[in-house]
This record gives sequence, C-alpha cells and structure tokens, in this order.
Amino acid sequence: MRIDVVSIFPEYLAALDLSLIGKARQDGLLDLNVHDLRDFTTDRHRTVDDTPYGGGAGMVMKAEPWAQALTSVADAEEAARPVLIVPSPAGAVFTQAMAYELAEEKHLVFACGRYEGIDERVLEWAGERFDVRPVSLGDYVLNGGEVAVLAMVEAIGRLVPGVVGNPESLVEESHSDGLLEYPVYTKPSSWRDRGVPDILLSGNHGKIAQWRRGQQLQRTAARRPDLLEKLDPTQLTKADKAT
Ligand SMILES: Nc1ccc2ncsc2c1
Repeated sequence: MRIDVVSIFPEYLAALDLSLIGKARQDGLLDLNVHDLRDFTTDRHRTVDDTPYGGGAGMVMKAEPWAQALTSVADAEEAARPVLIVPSPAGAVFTQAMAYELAEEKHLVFACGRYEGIDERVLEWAGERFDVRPVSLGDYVLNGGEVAVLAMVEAIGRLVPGVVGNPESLVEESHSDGLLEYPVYTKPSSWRDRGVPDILLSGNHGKIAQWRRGQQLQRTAARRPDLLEKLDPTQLTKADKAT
C-alpha cells in the first residue's frame, strides 16, 4: 500500500518512522511519503492561506497549492483512483470497519488541513481524480488534521497483511467483533493484594473463553451500550443472551 500525507507541518508525522509502522516502512509493506504543502506554492513567502470570503475569524487554506500537491501525489502511483482522506470535524466518524475497508486500498492520500479548513472547491475539484472522504475521529476539534492522520495511519497500517507479526492478535481486540475487549492480566498472580480471576488460572479453555465473552458483553453494556444496539442479533449466542 502507498500512503501520501500532505501537511504544512511534515515533522508532525515523524512518529510514523517509529515502532510497527516504521518497521513496516522499512520492510516495504507500507510505502509512506510525507509532503510539505509549502513545496507546492509559487510565491516568495510560500503562502498557503488567506482570509475567508464572507468574513469571520481565522484563515482558509488556498486551493492552488492543494491542487498542485494532490496532482503530484496522484501521478506518483498507478492505482486507478486513490482515496483522498480529509480529516475534518465535519466528516464521517472513523471506525474499525472503515479501517478494515481502507486497509484494502492500493493508494491512500491524507490532506491535513489547518486554520479554518481547506477551500471547499479543492474537495469538489479532487472528486474528478480521487474518492474523496472527509473523516472525523469523533466529536471534538483539533488544531489540524495531523494528529488524526497519525491515528488513522496506525489503525489502517496495522491491518495490512504482514505488518502485525501475529495476525491472531487482531482477532480478539475491541471492535473486531462489535464488542469491547475483555480485561487482560499477567504475572504476578498477586499484585499489591490484588489477584487474578480464578477462571484464568484454571486451564479450562472453554470456560475461559466463556468468561471472556461475558466480560466483553458486560463492558460493552456498561461503557458503550450504543454498540450493543448496533449488533446484529445473529452475532449473539444463547449464552450471550443469558449473560
Ligand atoms: N483541519 C482540521 C481542523 C480541526 C480538526 N479536528 C479534528 S480533525 C481536524 C482537521
């Protein structure tokens, strides 16, 4: 998978050189490229913003530098129609299901907006060449898209085959089955007078699996009842319903 990120703060994305994503880049599993939007300006001051039409506080990102940058990254990859992800508080909420879907794509481009956002005409113009997706991390506002891109690249990148050493570890995690994950414990078995649930020390794998599933359902009901509402009833066993 090729990933391009365009930002006026490319150094913000340095964290993508580290850990799992960094190793995937070294191993050639992720071809990740970060670009400075200012490199696509033509004036001496490398201007990327201007005042908003209609007035109001703040500045808006100018269209032309974005058009130059997006054209450059689209031309860099043969993939038919790259997905252009634009982090925005006004976007569709990013979910694990979306991460799985995007992990199948050949070419992802992330446009990190700043200030009050990007001139809307850029997203309209980009629709000719890209599958344009405004995406939100949740109902809160950051100062720009870079932090959201770090989160999304990690969430998507770890699902690309070969990135995570043991694919099994992707199976039982929050949201993989529509539920929150169960609690986990490790040595010592007694820590500051706190023990480990006896069932986990029993060696009875069937009972352990049953206990873990019950924990998932209880946690989800307590912390994210909205997820239970969304569950397809066929995803719940008779034992689940008895929990
Ligand atoms: N450009 C921009 C500004 C704020 C913000 N908050 C979450 S994603 C995002 C993107």
